[in-house]
Amino acid sequence: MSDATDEFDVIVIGAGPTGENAAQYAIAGSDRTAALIESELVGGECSYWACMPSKALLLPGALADRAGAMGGLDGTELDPAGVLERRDAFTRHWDDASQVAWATDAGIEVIRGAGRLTGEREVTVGERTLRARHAVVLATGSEAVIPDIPGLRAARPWTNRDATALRAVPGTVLVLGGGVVACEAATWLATLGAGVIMVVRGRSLLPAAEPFAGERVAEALRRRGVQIRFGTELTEVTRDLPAGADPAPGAPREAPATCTLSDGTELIVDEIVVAAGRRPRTDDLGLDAAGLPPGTGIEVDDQLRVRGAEDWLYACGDVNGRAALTHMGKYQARVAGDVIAARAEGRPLEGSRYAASADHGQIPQVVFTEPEVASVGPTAAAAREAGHDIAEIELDIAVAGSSLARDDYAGRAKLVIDRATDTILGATFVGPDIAELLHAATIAVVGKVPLETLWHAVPAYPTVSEIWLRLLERARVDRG
Ligand SMILES: Cc1cc2nc3c(=O)[nH]c(=O)nc-3n(C[C@H](O)[C@H](O)[C@H](O)COP(=O)(O)OP(=O)(O)OC[C@H]3O[C@@H](n4cnc5c(N)ncnc54)[C@H](O)[C@@H]3O)c2cc1C
Ligand SMILES: NC(=O)c1ccc[n+]([C@@H]2O[C@H](COP(=O)([O-])OP(=O)(O)OC[C@H]3O[C@@H](n4cnc5c(N)ncnc54)[C@H](O)[C@@H]3O)[C@@H](O)[C@H]2O)c1
Repeated sequence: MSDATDEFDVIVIGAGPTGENAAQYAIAGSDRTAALIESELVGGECSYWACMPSKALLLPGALADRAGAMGGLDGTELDPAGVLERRDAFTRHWDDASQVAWATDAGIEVIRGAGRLTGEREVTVGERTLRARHAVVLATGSEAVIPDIPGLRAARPWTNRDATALRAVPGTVLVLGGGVVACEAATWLATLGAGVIMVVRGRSLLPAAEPFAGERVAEALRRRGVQIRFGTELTEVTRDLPAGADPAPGAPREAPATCTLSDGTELIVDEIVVAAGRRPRTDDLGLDAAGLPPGTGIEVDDQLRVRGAEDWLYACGDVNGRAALTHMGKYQARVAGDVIAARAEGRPLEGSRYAASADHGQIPQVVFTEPEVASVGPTAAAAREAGHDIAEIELDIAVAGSSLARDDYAGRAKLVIDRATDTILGATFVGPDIAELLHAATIAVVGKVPLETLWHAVPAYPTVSEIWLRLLERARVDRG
């Protein structure tokens, strides 16, 4: 029988942004106890090898670019060493002390080690067996997929961990993939001075976005000197590396790699960045103890309860495969935390806060390329495929606010409108510094605000948001 310290009301495995929020919400305002188990750094992939370092690497380049396109400014040079130092500050030099302190202050006990389910409501960490009175939450995130290409794994390619933790700017880099990680990494690597070649098996970048988004990002990358090889696969890699332990994240590899492409081209590069998607981290999680198959995705309901173990097991964030974004993982964690709290207190699960609905077609995302791509809800193609009768409004962004923002401003906006309800299903904005425009669209989409009502949401002059007025005017004209 375990002693008192081994029993908690809630046990969370994985202390990324999702796990932190699940623990916090499950015990907030109560005397419940929570254990937060972490095998690496409290703060997770997002804080140390994903969102934070990547944005710290990208935004100085975007600002330098903007300054270069603004008459009357002098001094727009980027200092790569300074950018890497600033990135180090944002990752707190890969030290999680402040996040551990946050958890402790919130009444959460941090336990170091790999957590594993060993039975119903039971988790083992090293020698310790922990029992949960109310719930166990899986929040173990995801990891980069290394495609099964001959020689690739042995060539020790960079993943997002290396690309975000880079110690020095490589001379030449092959980026494998055309999705979000690939486009962002190609942007910061090229901006910092690397020669970048993207190998993209499809015909466009950012294939999940509206087509004009990928086209504009590709044009901008090419202007920065990035070569993009569409319709091409990496077929083989050879690299003569000395045997030894895995290098630290971001360390340069000790020999160049020879990469053979499907069109027969051979490229010799200093680094290969693999950005070919992610898989849930479930391998050693003991899913079989909960009656689930190991190494696969975990199916949850809208309360984030794991199907087949609804009484006690929850899964939130990247690990459940619903929406691999930090803000969506945290949203799910808030829902799961509220559900756990209500069930622990015997309260009914009444009200929308107890169901994750935004995952169903209302997901906002910003891709921090140059130009940025900000979107919420489905693309026109996805909306049509889902059976909606839609109208599409698409315009260049050319308003007073945009002309003031930079001398060479170029942007485009699109609304996908549901004809039956006269509301916006999806919106996409592509342009420099466009990220902050997105939340207005998210509110319109989630609130199902009719266009008639939006007419009275007057954008301030002179801001880029005036594009909303242009879009609504066009919608009026189109409807006659
Ligand atoms: C390069 C890159 C840039 C990104 N940029 C953005 C962005 O700008 N905005 C955005 O919204 N999203 C971004 N993402 C996605 C974002 O990083 C993830 O959606 C987010 O980190 C998911 O959070 P999580 O808490 O679910 O998982 P994670 O952040 O992966 O955290 C999971 C934690 O669980 C731990 N763990 C795993 N297994 C165990 C175990 N058995 N026992 C104990 N601990 C365990 C891990 O060590 C880790 O700390 C980016 C991703 C990448 C790769
Ligand atoms: N700013 C942000 O919000 C942000 C930034 C980075 C990552 N993320 C999240 O992280 C997740 C993972 O991003 P990602 O870019 O790794 O995945 P992704 O699914 O967006 O893109 C993967 C790309 O790799 C390609 N690919 C897969 N296998 C391949 C192979 N064998 N050879 C060549 N290409 C191959 C795919 O065709 C696709 O274009 C995304 O879902 C995204 O939401 C978000």
